[in-house]
Amino acid sequence: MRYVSTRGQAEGKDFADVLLAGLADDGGLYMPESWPRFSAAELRALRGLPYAELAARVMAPFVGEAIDFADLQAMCRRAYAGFSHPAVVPLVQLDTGIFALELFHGPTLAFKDLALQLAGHLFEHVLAARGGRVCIAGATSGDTGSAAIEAMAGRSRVDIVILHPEGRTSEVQRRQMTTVTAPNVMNIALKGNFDDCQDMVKAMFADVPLRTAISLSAVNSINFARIAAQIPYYFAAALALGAPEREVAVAVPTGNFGNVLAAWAAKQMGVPIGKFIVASNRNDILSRFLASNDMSLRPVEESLSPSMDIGVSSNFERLLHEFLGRDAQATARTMADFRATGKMSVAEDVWRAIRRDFTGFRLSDEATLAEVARTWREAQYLADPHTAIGLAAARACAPVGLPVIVAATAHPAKFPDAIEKAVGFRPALPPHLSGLYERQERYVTAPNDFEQVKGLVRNFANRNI
Ligand SMILES: Cc1ncc(COP(=O)(O)O)c(C=O)c1O
Ligand SMILES: N[C@@H](CCOP(=O)(O)O)C(=O)O
Repeated sequence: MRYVSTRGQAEGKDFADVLLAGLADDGGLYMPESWPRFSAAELRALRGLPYAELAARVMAPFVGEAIDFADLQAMCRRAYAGFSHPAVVPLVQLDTGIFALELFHGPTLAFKDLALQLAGHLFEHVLAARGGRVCIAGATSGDTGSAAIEAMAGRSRVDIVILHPEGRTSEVQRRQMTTVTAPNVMNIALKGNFDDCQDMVKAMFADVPLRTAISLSAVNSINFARIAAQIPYYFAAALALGAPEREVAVAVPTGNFGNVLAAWAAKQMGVPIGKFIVASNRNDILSRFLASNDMSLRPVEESLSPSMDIGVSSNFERLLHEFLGRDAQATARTMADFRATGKMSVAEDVWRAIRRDFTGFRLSDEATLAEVARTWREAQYLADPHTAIGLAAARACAPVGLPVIVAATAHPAKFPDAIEKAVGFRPALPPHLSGLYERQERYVTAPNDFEQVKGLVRNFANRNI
């Protein structure tokens, strides 16, 4: 499989090169040249497979000849062996037609583990074959950081720098990152919000001398390998509910748009998904766009679902590129205008086409707590605040007759303060994290200033040279 940039000016690459490159040289995002397609018979043949086997088969067309299938299979087995549920991504019915797809049984208790546990093995495999090492830079609003650090800590060919917005993650999320003491890990608490962290990472990629000198790579969902590894769980859930014979809908709590884009990719590959419900907190740029064709930037506000406190949803560029008929020039122009003006609207026919697939939904903090309390009361199920937004979206927007798969993106124990407000008790952390509050933290703080952050990253990456 070859990959092309959404902005059309970067050279095409294979999967291994895309994995290592992260972002395309022209600032665009890599996309597969075409979507692999599974026939109904091929979908049926995936039913009942252990998750690791299903994941390997769904990802195989994206990986192509870059990695042998047997190696991919072995890496999927190793990646998912450590998950605490035998089904890896169990599906739990919570109401008539509403199913939680639990994506939080990995080591850091969030859906990011599904892709990043595998990414750790993929980086190691590709770098061992080619030689050399990379420095990964990542931005987090809480969950990507710990999942990436967990996957990369102690690996010999990788350094990892994670930027989080100071004071804007939950304490559990911060400690999951900052208590890891492996020498190849650096945490930076940035004085800013998630968008500032993400901009900092993109600025590092735009700085060609820096990018080249430290062999910069990415673990955010700007890296297509992340998206590819998030697609299989939508196959698994839809098959469990009767696909390909039965159509389903999905409701996805959304920030950077990677997870819902993975669901949309599953549809392009043949999974019958009739509707994509995009669920936001008060940072509602996506639901505003879907309601009124107005994507205008507003300051990022803090909420009880901090991982979704995101202003610019990077992966929307990928969707835009698709709905613009893969016209890279038009995509590049639209993104440049958005960057310059903070506003985006698309041609009416394009917007209507997007709305045929996607519905937006927004929930306040108060209503999020009410949804956590309701689900606990009615189904004895403790949903974290992000998942609760997805559940409320499913209740409000479910298309008639379609079961809705709600992406349960994090474990409630990551957000004890919000859960206590909703139901009056604090959920316990699983045993492997029970000492988290006693462990020593290690991180540096930095102003929202590119030159200072760049200095920190360069010194860290060059420390052994
Ligand atoms: C718990 C949780 N829910 C939802 C999201 C939003 O996912 P995405 O950024 O893929 O839209 C995130 C962050 O990515 C998250 O950590
Ligand atoms: N919500 C994420 C932010 C980045 O999303 P990603 O999927 O692009 O890595 C987080 O919790 O860190």
